[in-house]
Amino acid sequence: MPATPTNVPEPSRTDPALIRNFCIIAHIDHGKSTLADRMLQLTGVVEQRQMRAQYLDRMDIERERGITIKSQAVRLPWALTEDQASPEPVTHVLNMIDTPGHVDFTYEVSRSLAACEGCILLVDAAQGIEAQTLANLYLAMEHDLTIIPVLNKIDLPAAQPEKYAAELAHLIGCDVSDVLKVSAKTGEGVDELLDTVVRLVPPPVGVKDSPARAMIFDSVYDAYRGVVTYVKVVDGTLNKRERIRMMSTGAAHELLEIGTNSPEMTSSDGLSVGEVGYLITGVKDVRQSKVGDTITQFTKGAEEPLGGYKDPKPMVFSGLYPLDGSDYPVLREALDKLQLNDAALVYEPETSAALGFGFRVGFLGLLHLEVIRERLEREFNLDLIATAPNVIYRVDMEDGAVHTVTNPSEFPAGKVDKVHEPVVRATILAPSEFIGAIMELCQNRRGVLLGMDYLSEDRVEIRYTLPLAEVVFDFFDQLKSKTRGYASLDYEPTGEQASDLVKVDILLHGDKVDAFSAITHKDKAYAYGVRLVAKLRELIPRQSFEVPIQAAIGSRVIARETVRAIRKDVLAKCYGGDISRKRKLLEKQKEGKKRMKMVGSVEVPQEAFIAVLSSDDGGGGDAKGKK
Ligand SMILES: Nc1nc2c(ncn2[C@@H]2O[C@H](COP(=O)(O)OP(=O)(O)OP(=O)(O)O)[C@@H](O)[C@H]2O)c(=O)[nH]1
Repeated sequence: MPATPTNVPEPSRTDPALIRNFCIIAHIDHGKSTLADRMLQLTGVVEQRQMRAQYLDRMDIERERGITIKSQAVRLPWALTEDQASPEPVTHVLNMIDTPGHVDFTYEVSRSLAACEGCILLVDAAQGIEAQTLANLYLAMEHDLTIIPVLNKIDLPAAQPEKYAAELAHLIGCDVSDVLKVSAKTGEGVDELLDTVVRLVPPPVGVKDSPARAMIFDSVYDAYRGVVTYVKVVDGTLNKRERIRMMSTGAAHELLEIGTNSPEMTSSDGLSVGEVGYLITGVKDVRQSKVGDTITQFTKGAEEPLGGYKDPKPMVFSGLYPLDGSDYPVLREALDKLQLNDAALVYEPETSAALGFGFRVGFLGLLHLEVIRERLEREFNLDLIATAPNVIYRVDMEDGAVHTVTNPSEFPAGKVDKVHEPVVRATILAPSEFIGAIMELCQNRRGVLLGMDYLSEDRVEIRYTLPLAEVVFDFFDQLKSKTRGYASLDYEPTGEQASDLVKVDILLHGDKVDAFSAITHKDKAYAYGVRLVAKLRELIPRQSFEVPIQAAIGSRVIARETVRAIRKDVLAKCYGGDISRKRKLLEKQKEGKKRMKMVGSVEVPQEAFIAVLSSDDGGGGDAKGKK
C-alpha cells in the first residue's frame, strides 16, 4: 500500500532523527532511473496519472534545453509499512540524492556520496557486478556509508538471483540473506527496500545550535533562475533572505530562495541540520557556486569549512577550431555559454599555423570532451575540427626549467631531462575466458599489472596501472571488441610517472603541421609515424604539385610517403555534351572542396585531422584500412 504523505515535516523543522539521506549507485543500465521512478510513485510524490518512465531523466533533457532543472535530490516522505495502518504513522523524510554515473565525474560522485549516510548498491540480476558497481562501491566505502545490497530485474527470465546474490554478498562481506531482491519494473520488493532504508541508514548527525555549514554537492545553471545550488546542511540552519558566504572564495550572496524538490522545486523558510535541498542566490555562473565548497552565514558564520573542497582539474586537452574561420566569435560565445553550467570546462584562445584561430580546451575526460563537442555542433550549429586529445605533460629541462605542456606542438626544444605523464589505475571486469586478450591489450598500452581477483568462478577483476594517454584514445572500444562487449572499465587518476616520451612531427611539403604533432612513447614513435604518414597519403588528394609527407622526431625523418602530382580532372571521362552530368560532377567537386582546409599550400580534407584520432594496436594494423 503506497504511503500517503501526511504530517510531512517542514524542511526547516525536521527532526534529524527522522531523516535518511541515501543514493542509488549502479552500473549503467542496471535500473537506477527505473527504481527511482518506482520510489517516486510508492511514496506518493508523483501521482499515478502523472507517472511516466524515467521521470527524473525527463528533467535531464529539459535542463539541457534550459527549461526546468533536473532534481539532483528528491525528498520522499515514507512511513514504515507496519506503521502505515496506524492512525498516526511516523513519517520519515528520505532524501534520494542523484549521482552522476560516469568515470569522468568521480569528484562530483564523491561529493554526492558525502551528502549521504547510506546507499543502495543496485545490481542487475541477469548481469552481476560490473566495473562501475565496484568503482562506486569503493567510493561509498571511503565515505563510510551504510551499504544496502540489492539485486534488480528479478522478473527477467534470464535473472540468476541466487548466483549474483552470492557474488554480491562475497564482495561486500555480508550474509546472502541480506541481499534484497526487487524488480524496479513491476515494483516487487520496493516497499521492503524503502523500509530497509529507514531501518538501516543512520540519521544525519550535526550540531543544531551552531553557525550553519552546508556542503554544495551540485550546481546547475537554469536559463530563467540563474544558478541553482544543491546542498546538504550539516550544522545549523540556513534561512531564506539571509546573507551567506562561500567559504572558498569569501563571496557574499543573498539567499533569494531555498527549498526542497519533491520532485518539483518547493520553496520553504529554510533548511536545517541533515536536510538536503536547493538554494538560489542569483549568481549567473556555476563557478561562483562550486561543488565541494561550504556555505555559511555572512555574519557570525562558521570558521572551519567542511573538508574536501578541490577545484576540478582538466585531464584531457584538445584544440577546437571552426572549419570556417569566420565562425570564431560564435565558438567563443558558445564556449562562454557552456561554461556557465560547467565549472570543469576551461579554455584559452590558441592559434595554429594549420588551422587558424581556435581554442585549447581542457576536459575532465573523453566523455566530457565528446559531450561538449556534440553540444557545440548541435546547439550552436558549428562545424568544428578537433585535434587529437592529449594529456598534460610535465617536462623537466636539463637547465632546471620545468614546462607544463597541454599542446604537443609546444613541446620544448632543447635538452630535455625527464618527461612525466599522468597515470591511472584501471579496473576491468570480464568473464575469465577473456583474461588473455585483456592482458595483451593492457601490455600493448604500456600497462603494469597490479592484481587480479576472481569474483566468482567465471568472472574476474583485473587491475592495471596505465598511462592516461594510452587510455584516452580508443582503449575502451578495443576492450569491448576484444571481449565481445562483455568487459567493463573504470579508472581513476593516481599521479604521474616519468616515461621515455618524444614528440613526432608531421611535415607536409616540408612544412611542419602543428595540428598533427603528437607526443608518444619512444618505442611506439616509429610505428606511429609510419601509420600516420600512410594514412595521410590515402586521404590527401593529388594536387598540382608533388607533396611529400614526412614524420620526424626533431630533425630526424622516420617515415615518408609522397602524394603524386596532377589534379584530378573530374570531367576527363565526360566526352560530348551531357551538360547536366558535367554540372553534377562539378558541384560534387565543389562540395568536396568545402570540407578542405588549406594547410600552407596543400589542401587537406577534414577527415585527415580525424584520422589522427584512430589508432591501431601494435602499429601494424594498417593493412585493414587499405583493403
Ligand atoms: N525487466 C526489467 N527491466 C528493467 C528493470 N529495471 C530497469 N529495467 C530496464 O533496464 C533498462 C535500464 O534501466 P534504467 O533505469 O534506464 O537504468 P539506469 O541504471 O538508470 O541507466 P542509466 O541512467 O543509463 O545509467 C531500461 O530498459 C529499463 O526498462 C526491472 O526490474 N526489470
